[in-house]
Amino acid sequence: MVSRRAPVSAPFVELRNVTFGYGERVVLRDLSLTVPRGKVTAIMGASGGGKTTVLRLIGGQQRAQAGQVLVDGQDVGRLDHAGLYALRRRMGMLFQFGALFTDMSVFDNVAFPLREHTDLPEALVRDIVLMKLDAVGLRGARALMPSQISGGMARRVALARAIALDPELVMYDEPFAGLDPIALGTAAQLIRRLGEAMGLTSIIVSHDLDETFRLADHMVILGPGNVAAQGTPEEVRASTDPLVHQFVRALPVGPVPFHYPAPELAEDFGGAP
Ligand SMILES: Nc1ncnc2c1ncn2[C@@H]1O[C@H](COP(=O)(O)OP(=O)(O)OP(=O)(O)O)[C@@H](O)[C@H]1O
Repeated sequence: MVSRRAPVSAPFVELRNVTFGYGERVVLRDLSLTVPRGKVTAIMGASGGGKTTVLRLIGGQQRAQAGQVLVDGQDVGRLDHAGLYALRRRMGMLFQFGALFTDMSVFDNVAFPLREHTDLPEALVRDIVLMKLDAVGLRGARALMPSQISGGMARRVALARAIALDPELVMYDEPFAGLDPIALGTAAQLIRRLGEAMGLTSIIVSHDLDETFRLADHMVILGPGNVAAQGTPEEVRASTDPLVHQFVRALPVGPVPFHYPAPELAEDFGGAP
């Protein structure tokens, strides 16, 4: 049988000359980036630059208007429903705060994808759930409801749920948002440890400069519509691109635009509403 998978040396995810817009508003223009296999890649950049959109393109929730989005050699934009479903089973996604089902226990939250997507007997589901909860340090919290755990714990439960089906790729959107420094350090360590133990390819979208620079093997900095820099954290830090310079030093003044695109002031204030 011919394998459709890409060779192990190839990037796990690759965007080639991707253009994407919501209606008239072009968000990504001729964007190319790579996500190395088995590594932690961070996507950073100014707010509204299209980071979450990149994750949606990789997950197949959106389709590029031009260019290719390749995941393990498969062109996501050309997959039919069944192909996309099969590919998504190989991905774990933790989107903004990884909301848990509030009417289900911690155990049932993690069991959910296993019950939904497999015919595994309940005894095996139980073992897998406990193993995943153990991996995030919460085996003892299995009977609690989401309202009874802290925000940091909820994030870890969401992570256990995202890895329940043993994905090859895990995408994290803002995994550190709203966490105190200790919970944040724990979350970062978990992402790295689990990634290494499971041979995962991880993609993180984060605004936390320090933690993300410490954690990532590979970084992609998005400028307006395109990649301003990509490489190791050291390479990105050394970039002379003014936008990257402003970004990695968190400077308030520089080429990163403050304003969402708008008509000229005179036009807005002088004319009709
Ligand atoms: N569903 C949508 N419909 C229309 N416009 C959208 C939609 N989702 C996002 N946008 C716009 O696309 C642009 C990119 O959004 P996206 O969420 O990808 O950016 P981001 O870099 O993740 O931002 P942030 O860091 O603030 O979360 C923004 O200008 C946003 O207003």
